[in-house]
Amino acid sequence: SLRKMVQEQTKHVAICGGGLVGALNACYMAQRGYRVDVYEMRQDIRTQEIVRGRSINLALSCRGREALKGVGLEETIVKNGIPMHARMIHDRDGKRRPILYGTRDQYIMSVDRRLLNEVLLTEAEKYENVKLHFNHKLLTCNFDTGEMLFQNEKGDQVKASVDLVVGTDGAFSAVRKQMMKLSRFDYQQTYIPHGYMELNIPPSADNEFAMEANYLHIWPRNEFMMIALPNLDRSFTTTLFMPFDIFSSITDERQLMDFFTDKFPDSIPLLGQEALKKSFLSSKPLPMVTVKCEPYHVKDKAVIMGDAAHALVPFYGQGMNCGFEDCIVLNDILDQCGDDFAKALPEYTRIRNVDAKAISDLAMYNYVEMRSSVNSKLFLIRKKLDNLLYKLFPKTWVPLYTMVSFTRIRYHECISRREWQDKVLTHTLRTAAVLGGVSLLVSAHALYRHQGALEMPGWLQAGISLVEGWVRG
Ligand SMILES: Cc1cc2nc3c(=O)[nH]c(=O)nc-3n(C[C@H](O)[C@H](O)[C@H](O)COP(=O)(O)OP(=O)(O)OC[C@H]3O[C@@H](n4cnc5c(N)ncnc54)[C@H](O)[C@@H]3O)c2cc1C
Ligand SMILES: COc1ccc2c(c1)CN(c1nc(C(=O)N(C)c3cc(Cl)c(F)cc3C(=O)O)c(Cl)s1)C2
Repeated sequence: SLRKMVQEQTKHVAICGGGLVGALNACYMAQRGYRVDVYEMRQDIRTQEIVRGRSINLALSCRGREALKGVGLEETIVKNGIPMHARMIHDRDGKRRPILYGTRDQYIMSVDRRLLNEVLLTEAEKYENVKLHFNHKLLTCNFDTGEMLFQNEKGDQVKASVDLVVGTDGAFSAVRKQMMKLSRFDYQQTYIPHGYMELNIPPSADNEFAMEANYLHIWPRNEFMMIALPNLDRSFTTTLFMPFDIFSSITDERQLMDFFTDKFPDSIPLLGQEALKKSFLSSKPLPMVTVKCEPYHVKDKAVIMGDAAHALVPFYGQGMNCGFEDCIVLNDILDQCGDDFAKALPEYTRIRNVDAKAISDLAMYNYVEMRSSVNSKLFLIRKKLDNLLYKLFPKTWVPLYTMVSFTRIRYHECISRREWQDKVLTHTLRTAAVLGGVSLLVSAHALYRHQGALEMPGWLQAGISLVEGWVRG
């Protein structure tokens, strides 16, 4: 029949992992007219009460918004988020200073992870060519036949076979695990010595935000850091980042209160002393892993995206934004290749791998920088210098975080442009220093001559002869 014929022609894809990236990608592939089956190992979160142990709000920035726009969801998500126009830096004596992200229209959004996932799943389900299968955990998949083996909630094994397996099953991806068995598949993962723990700053007594609402609150303390993003219910989800061995050294209320009084004194009344004790001492810090791998595809049969392909440390707020941008990149390539997977998948690896590695390096660099040098003073100075230069030379001096969070400049280009800026800046500063130094020497020399001084101080002599040598050289 015609229906049978059409079914034969229509690409049939399986999306393993119905998290943020999988649900969004289901919308993209449905838009392309593919038959899409989404297999998610957890239950339908839309029927669930609370999902614990995840960063329950996230910073959505330009790349993620563009991806949502591509399936008509940007307004829906932005409507349910809170704009953050600046960081609010909390220093140890409780002083707070804002640092704008840029101009009025340059802001990032705090969005609720669960709401985002629910909206994406519901949107995907609206397509008649999309079917969601919850409680289906992928066990193995065969990249020659496209056959997959799932385990459902009853423990039974369920088979399916498709034209394309899409692995969006997160940092501990089962699809990637299968790919690791293939030859010439490069893989590396690193757990960092820091863990993170979510705390909560509830609304104040009169049900208002306990701090300024439209800010990304940061308590940078070198080795430790706390970050708070606002929620629609006027609370702040607060994430404490600290080395695991420090977490484990705080075992009772006294140690906890001493630590917070010393490091984050202004946060104690905000978190609530009793609530802080209860949640801190009853929670376990969670690990953070970074994964790099290559290639992202297997022939014309499988591709991995999102954390399954590139798990990042969260110190740039780009993990989800990067995974969402993966969907645009693949969709554009499928346009260019006329949905020919044999061409599109290798092209996806060729384009996306270098960018994912770049943002992975940037996030790790930020982690190292944060951990070593960034306290509130330095953070302020660095960002203010960035913003000043950006005001003076808006075309040439675009701060790195602006390129990453407010443009779709390819991640690896953000790094090369930054390196160029660094060269220009160090050269300019060196020249300015030399010119400044030379003019200082010349004017000092003239001053001494003018006053008829016979012999000049040693440093001036040395400086003059150095300059003469340099000019002659
Ligand atoms: C503390 C913290 C803060 C963060 N902050 C930000 C931020 O501010 N901004 C930002 O952009 N990103 C942030 N991130 C990163 C962001 O959370 C991830 O990048 C994002 O969740 C990745 O989405 P994903 O769909 O690729 O993977 P996941 O969200 O992990 O989804 C994977 C899905 O696959 C399912 N699954 C797993 N295995 C199987 C299997 N075998 N079979 C079937 N289904 C399976 C899982 O149940 C899950 O639903 C943060 C991360 C952390 C840890
Ligand atoms: C929910 O848990 C988390 C955890 C970490 C993050 C987020 C949410 C959101 N994050 C963002 N980071 C940037 C950024 O570009 N940089 C350089 C920053 C990096 C760090 Cl670590 C920081 F603390 C501030 C900035 C800053 O500039 O504000 C954004 Cl822009 S958003 C980090």
